[in-house]
Amino acid sequence: MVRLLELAHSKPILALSALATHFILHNDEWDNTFHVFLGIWTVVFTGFGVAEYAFGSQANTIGAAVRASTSAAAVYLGVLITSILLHRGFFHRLRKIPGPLPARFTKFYNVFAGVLPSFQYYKKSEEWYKQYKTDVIRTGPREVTVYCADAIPLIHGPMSRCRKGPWYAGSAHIGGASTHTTRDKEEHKRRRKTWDHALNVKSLRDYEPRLNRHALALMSQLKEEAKQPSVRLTNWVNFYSFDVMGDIGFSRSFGMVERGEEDEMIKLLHKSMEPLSIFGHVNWGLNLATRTTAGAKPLMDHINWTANVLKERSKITPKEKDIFTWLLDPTTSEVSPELNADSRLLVVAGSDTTAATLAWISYELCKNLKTQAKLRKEIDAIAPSKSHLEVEDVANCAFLDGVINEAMRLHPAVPSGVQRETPPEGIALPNGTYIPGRIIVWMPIYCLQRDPRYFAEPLTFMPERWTDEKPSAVIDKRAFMPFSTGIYNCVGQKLAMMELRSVTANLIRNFEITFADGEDGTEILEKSRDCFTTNVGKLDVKMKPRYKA
Ligand code: HEM
Repeated sequence: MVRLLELAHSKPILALSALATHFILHNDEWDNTFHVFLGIWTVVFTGFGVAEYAFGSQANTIGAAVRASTSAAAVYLGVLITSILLHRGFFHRLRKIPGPLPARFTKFYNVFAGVLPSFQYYKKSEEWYKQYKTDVIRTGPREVTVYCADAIPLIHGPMSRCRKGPWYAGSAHIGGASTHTTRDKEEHKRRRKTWDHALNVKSLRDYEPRLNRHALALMSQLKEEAKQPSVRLTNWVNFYSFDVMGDIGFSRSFGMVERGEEDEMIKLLHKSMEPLSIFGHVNWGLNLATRTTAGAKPLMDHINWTANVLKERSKITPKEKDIFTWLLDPTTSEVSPELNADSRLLVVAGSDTTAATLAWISYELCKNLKTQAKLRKEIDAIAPSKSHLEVEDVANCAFLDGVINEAMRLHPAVPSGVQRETPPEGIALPNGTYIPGRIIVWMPIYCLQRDPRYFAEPLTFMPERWTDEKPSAVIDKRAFMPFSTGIYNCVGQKLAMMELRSVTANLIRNFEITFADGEDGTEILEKSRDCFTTNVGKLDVKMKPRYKA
């Protein structure tokens, strides 16, 4: 034992152990097992201190034993960290790919330089693209950001060999993996099939009457609200999208539109998503944080809330089919952890995204009053005798779809894109760049959709580019991917389009909307937060009724 302790005092031995640790682990992914290393190091160095106190010759007081173990830990971790940084900086397989220097050492740089203080990381991605003028930028120790549409089939397309990155599994230890967060392709395929059934054309037809009821309820509340000089539209579209999700997802009435006030549950959802804005960049940090009581609390509260909603849903047989009619196993009353995770997925994926998009559509229509008038003309021509337009009535209005697409192009609800990891053999992009295997790849949707190579006059709100009027303004349609693309694309996109069409059409039919006094859209532009999905800043509008009171 004494001999062993002497070895542990030897700085060269400690340094060699650190180098060996780095050598063994450097090609592995340890983002979601970092806590195991922390545990092992704590046990080893604490054990060393205790053994030193009990058997060693150099430390016979507690203070001396603590000093001995701390100094051994400092040498070991110091060498380990130095070795990691040297490797990342100068020897890594990505060393030839240009990008901000600090980002190759640590993703904390991206948090401080890109996320904080505005929480709009996609703008930093855009800035880097302008600065480096190249399609592949190294934005992390083992991460690249790719800006060209040619790479989409390889990274996101149906035949892509990339898989989801470690970000997805960051908090799976709390509530289990959802269909969205599982990284296992086979498991995803199996679970996705049920979702496909729940949201296919036939099922959507079953949900239509409820969509109509919710849009109608929203319009009647807005008619009351329109008497005020200023209406916080962002709140109302949030209430609407949550109510729809509660009803179509779980046959449950959240009643937010009726009450006209934000439910605690919306706050809870946003709180549970906030850590993603920062920890989306430091995957191991997300995993560690959610292993602490304080870090896990908002997520845990939201998981428990959605699990309860599902538990109650599982006890009833709703009169009208809902999404969980398809997802729940009819042979058992037990709700599996998988399904609990999917219940949270439904709430997160289905509500904030739609609400944010409705808010951005309204923002663009307030900013572009001529487009608003043109849209109104188109909408007025549809079923003029009806006071409320139903989903079916607005299913084929090209200009309406143009407005929606254009708002999603300029303001995608998942602006920074989604994380993928290259297959072990890597991928070779059409431009000749080779991205090695097991590298994290992001394609910022916000940047692709504002790229002049793919959209003429990219910063102009031009719904006509999506209609017969100006199709040449869409140069490469592949770059338009607000719902992502490939096997992991948005399963709810048809439902989302039905909601967006129905609310936008009725809003424009019933009201002329303009920015409220003192509002110019700055808040929504500057205060929207990218927390994977967007938590939009406020938008206040003036609503001039077009109907007879
Ligand atoms: C404008 C509205 C919406 C937008 C922009 C949007 C966008 C997206 C995006 C970009 C993804 C890919 C996420 C990833 O790869 O990590 C996704 C996935 C998903 N979305 Fe949507 N979404 C919207 C509305 C909805 C709605 C209404 C539902 C309701 C059911 C929904 C359900 C889902 C689900 C379940 C997934 C996971 C699919 C999978 O992993 O197989 N989304 N969505």
